[in-house]
Amino acid sequence: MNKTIRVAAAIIERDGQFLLSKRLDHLHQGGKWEFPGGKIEAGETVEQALTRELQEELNITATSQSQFEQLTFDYPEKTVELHFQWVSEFKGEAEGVEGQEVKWFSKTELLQLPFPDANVPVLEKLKSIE
Ligand SMILES: Nc1nc2c([nH]c(=O)n2[C@H]2C[C@H](O)[C@@H](COP(=O)(O)OP(=O)(O)OP(=O)(O)O)O2)c(=O)[nH]1
Ligand SMILES: [Mg+2]
Repeated sequence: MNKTIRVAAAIIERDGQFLLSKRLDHLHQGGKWEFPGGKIEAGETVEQALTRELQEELNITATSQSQFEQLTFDYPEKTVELHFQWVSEFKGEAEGVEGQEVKWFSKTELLQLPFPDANVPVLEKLKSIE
């Protein structure tokens, strides 16, 4: 049976712009843009995991987050349970701590980018709001 990993990912929005990271080439789904985040560790809540990941990957402190969408997707090599959180406030200046590209995009730009296959429903939901 496929291994399931639980992941917390952030939809970081400020003034209609969205902050994305590019997954490093050697990673699963490498070279694609992502909503920043990562694996939820044992004993962590989604919120705690996301706060930790944003600190580790972008050096920012999320100060406000709420549930946006949850989904499960089967990749050939693993199953991911994705928890997308809407982050409307954070402290600090975002930088790619792990050497990844980090960039702000308008929603129109974002919707043209390559994302991991699992992201289709969350992108559809994003498209339908506002
Ligand atoms: N962060 C993030 N991961 C996503 C998205 N869509 C998607 O399918 N994923 C998948 C790719 C990976 O298989 C998994 C995230 O795991 P990861 O390996 O990047 O986790 P991590 O940041 O904790 O990194 P590490 O423990 O391997 O160092 O979720 C997304 O929008 N954002
Ligand atoms: Mg990550």
